[in-house]
This record gives sequence, structure tokens and C-alpha cells, in this order.
Amino acid sequence: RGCGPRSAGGSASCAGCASGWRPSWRGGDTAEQEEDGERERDEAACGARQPSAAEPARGDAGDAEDEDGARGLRERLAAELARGDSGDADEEDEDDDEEEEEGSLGFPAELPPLPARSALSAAEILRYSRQLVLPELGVRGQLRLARSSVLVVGCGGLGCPLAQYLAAAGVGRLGLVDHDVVETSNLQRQVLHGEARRGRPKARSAAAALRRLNSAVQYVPYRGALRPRSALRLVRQYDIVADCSDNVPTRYLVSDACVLAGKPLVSGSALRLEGQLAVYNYRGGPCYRCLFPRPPPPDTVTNCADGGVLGAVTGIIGCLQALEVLKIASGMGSSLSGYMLMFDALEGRFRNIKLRPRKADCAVCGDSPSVTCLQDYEAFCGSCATDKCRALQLLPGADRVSVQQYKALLDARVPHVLLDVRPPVEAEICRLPHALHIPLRSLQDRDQESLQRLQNRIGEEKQRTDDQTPLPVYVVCKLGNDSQKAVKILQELPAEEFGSVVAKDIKGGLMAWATKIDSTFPQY
Ligand SMILES: Nc1ncnc2c1ncn2[C@@H]1O[C@H](COP(=O)(O)OP(=O)(O)OP(=O)(O)O)[C@@H](O)[C@H]1O
Ligand SMILES: [Zn+2]
Repeated sequence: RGCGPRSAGGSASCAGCASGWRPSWRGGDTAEQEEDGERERDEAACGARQPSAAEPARGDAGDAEDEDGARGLRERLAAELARGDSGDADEEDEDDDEEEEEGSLGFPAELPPLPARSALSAAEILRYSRQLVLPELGVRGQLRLARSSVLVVGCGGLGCPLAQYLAAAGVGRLGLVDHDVVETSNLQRQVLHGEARRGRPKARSAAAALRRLNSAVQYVPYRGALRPRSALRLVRQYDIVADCSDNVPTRYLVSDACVLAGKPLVSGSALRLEGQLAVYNYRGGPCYRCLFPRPPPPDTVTNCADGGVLGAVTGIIGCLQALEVLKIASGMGSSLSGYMLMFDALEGRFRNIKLRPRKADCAVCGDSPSVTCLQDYEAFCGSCATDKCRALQLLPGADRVSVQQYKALLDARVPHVLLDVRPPVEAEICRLPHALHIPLRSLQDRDQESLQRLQNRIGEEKQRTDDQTPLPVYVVCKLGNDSQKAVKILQELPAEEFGSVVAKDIKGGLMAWATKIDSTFPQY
């Protein structure tokens, strides 16, 4: 997931595209298009054999194999229709993700090649008729799609719409990788997973939903994290890779694997109300590392849980990713390679920015690469390959208390000030009633009025006690990261101006309060 350079929050980088922390755009470069061998590369990339003009684009199955395939498909379609008629298909399907046969991420087995196809069946012609009549696609493009395999990394906000449109369009095989399970807060944008799938592995849930949409596509769910030890073996088995993940180490891992395996990478990111799309390592264009040779500092990266995202924005970017995949797979039109498409939802504006060409000194796709095998990307980026472990450790243990410790001192009526440093929009969602609210941003800006409000509150509380020791300020935020940053700021305030402030942070923040102390406190 990512953000545009103009993301709210200014300095935040996105977990997805690693921008925000901006690439040094250089306008005016000619896109590096390698015309030579373009067709060859394209064929290899989509794994499709281009049928000759003499080959029939017919609806009547021409040989026994096609006949069988068409009959099987017709029967399946008939069965599906019958199920739809009965009106209880959804109920029957409720547990069908349990039946999804999984691929192994540990040592991915070699997948059988997709069958060679020379003609479409009548059922396929009917099913794909609205796109078959597009001269740009036609039967030839549809057959190429049917021979194409796409690996989708991440079945979340981007992966769901992407996979949905690829399945509907009739790609041959979809590999679906995700290590997570469906959560309630996913449902606002991860449109393949329904309420009944909460707690289920996303890869299987997605495969089950997609199978209902188009049973002719092969789905291979991989329940687990894409890791350096197996990524290359997996990526080699697919023609095109779509990065729909949400963290920087995975972005580098997927990109490097694509360069080493020679696969095009369609990469999307979305955060807040902005999204980005790029095609890397395709037709001589740059790779992700060409643009972002170094990862951003981990504490500048924002994710959807912290920054928020509108489902429609991930939907738009996911669909644009699907479009790029379909174009590459079918050989239709020109690709976005060499450009980055940026979407600003509030302005309703798309911008296409020309990227620097492939860098001759790129560590992985350059002329003498130093990265020749996959690495430890968590170490390289200094952050986890999941956005689940988001806890920063900025303060020594003595400056932190647990939610249980804070509850105990609250029960004992120990005089103190509770300072909530979340952004105003989050404080409107829920808050502890006795907290003073000053956003971290105001502290970072040393906003005088805010600091005065803090001093006033400390003064008021002090009046209630004879104790002459400095009154403690306990700082809370959503997860316990911003609160540590706030404590550092308070500790650095000049004592002669503000008096000495004894500040401590509450570990795990209000979400730890909700899970460990008060289950009625909302989680978000
Ligand atoms: N290395 C990886 N291997 C497999 N799946 C990954 C990897 N990195 C990220 N993902 C998956 O990519 C998806 C990204 O989607 P998205 O950010 O919309 O979902 P999320 O992480 O569930 O959201 P939230 O942050 O709101 O909880 C997630 O489902 C996540 O599990
Ligand atoms: Zn590169």
C-alpha cells in the first residue's frame, strides 16, 4: 500500500510504493523501449503461443480434446446455473474455502503447464463475448489470456479487485499468496471476503470466492508469507506477478525475484485517498530498485491501519493493475512500463509521470548487479515483512508502563495527566474521557497554545495534591508508537520554560487498553 507524494501527513512514506520519500522524477526522458526482441519477451512473459492467422477462431470444437473440454465446461456451467436457480448457492458455498487445495510455499511444487489451446469453445465464446468483440483483444488475445498465469502477492485491498477482474476475464491460472486471515476491518475494501469468512485464511477465501465467479480458471492458494527462500521458485512458475502487498520488505523481495526470474511486475499501492500504479521490469523499463535504491526509514512508513484508506481507492488501483496485467498477458496495447500513474481521489485526477529509465548501475537489474540472489529484506529495510508487528521501541523500559500498570494507578487515584496524542479524527472515533487531547503534530510543531493547555492541566492536577514531586504525564496513542515520539518531545522541552515534565508512554496504546482492560472500548 502506498501514498502519493502529496499525501496528508507530509513526511510519511507509504508501505506500498515507498514514495512520499519521493523518487527523483526526471521529466523529459524518453521511455526506454527496447523494440528489439520485444515480441519474444512478450511471448515469454505471457506464456502464450500466438496462433497463426490460419488457425480458426471457431466456436465449434475442432478436435476431441477441445470437445471434451467444452463439454466439461458446458456441464459445469449448467450445474452452476442450476445451483443459482435453487437460490441457496451462497449458503452451500459458505464453507467451500475449506476445500481449496493449497500450493506449498515452503517448496513450491512445479505446476503443470497450462494446456495448449487453439480455439475457444462455444461456452467460452458466450462467456467472454463482450470482450471478444474488441478488435484489440479478439480470439487471439483471449487464447493468450487462457494460457497466462498470474501470481498475486497479497489478497487484500488491491489483490481482491485485481484477482476478481483477472478471473472474470478468463486468465488461465491465478496463484494467490497471503499469510493473513480475514478480519472485520478488512471487509470495507477486501471485496472477495465476506462476513462469513472472518478468521479464515485470505488466500483460500479469495480462491473460493473466485471459483464461484469463474470455475474455468485454475486457482492455487498459498497460505503463508512469501519469503526469500522460496520466492524465486514460485515467481518462476508464473508469467506475470502483481504486487498487492502492504510492506516495504515484500516490495523489494517481489521486485528482486521478478528481475532474477525475468518476469514483469505490476505494482499497485493505495493509502488514504491516493493511489499509484507502475509496471516494472518489462520491455527494458526500470525495476523497483532503479527507482528506490534504498528503503525509507521504517518510522516514516505509514500503512492503511494508521493512515486509513477508502475502499473505492484500492478498488480503482486494483482494477488498473488488472488492466495492465490483461494488456501484458494478451499482448494488447502498450504497457505503463516506464511511467507511474498517480491517482488523487479528492481531486478526481490521474497523472502519468515519466520515470527515469532503467539504471545501468542498479543493484539488481543493472549491468553488473551486486544482488544475484534473494536477500534478507527485513534486515535490508529494518522493518517486518508484515504490517502486523508495528511496534517501535524508541524509549527505555523505565519510561514506559503497561496498560495494566496504568489501570492500577488509575484505580489507586494516583494524581497524573493522561495525554492522548492521536490525530483529531481518531479522537473523534473514541477516547478515554479523562484524557487531555493534543495531537502529536502540535507537539512536534511546539505549538504554544497546546503546550500551554498541557501546563494548565498539570497545574490543575497539582493543586489537588500536596506532593511536590513533578506530576507524571502518561501519554497514549492508538498503538504505542506516536506516544513514544511524544514522550521524547516532552522530555526535551526546556525545563526553564515549561517546568520539568515527567512523561511516560502507555505501551500498546488504546488498542492494548481495548484488548486487555476494557473490551467495550472500540477497536479500529
Ligand atoms: N510477504 C507477504 N506474503 C504474503 N502476503 C503478504 C505479504 N506481505 C503482505 N501480504 C498481504 O498483503 C495484503 C495487503 O492488503 P491490505 O493492506 O489491504 O490488508 P491488511 O494488511 O489486512 O490491512 P490492515 O492493515 O488494515 O489490517 C494483506 O492481506 C497481507 O497479509
Ligand atoms: Zn533496477
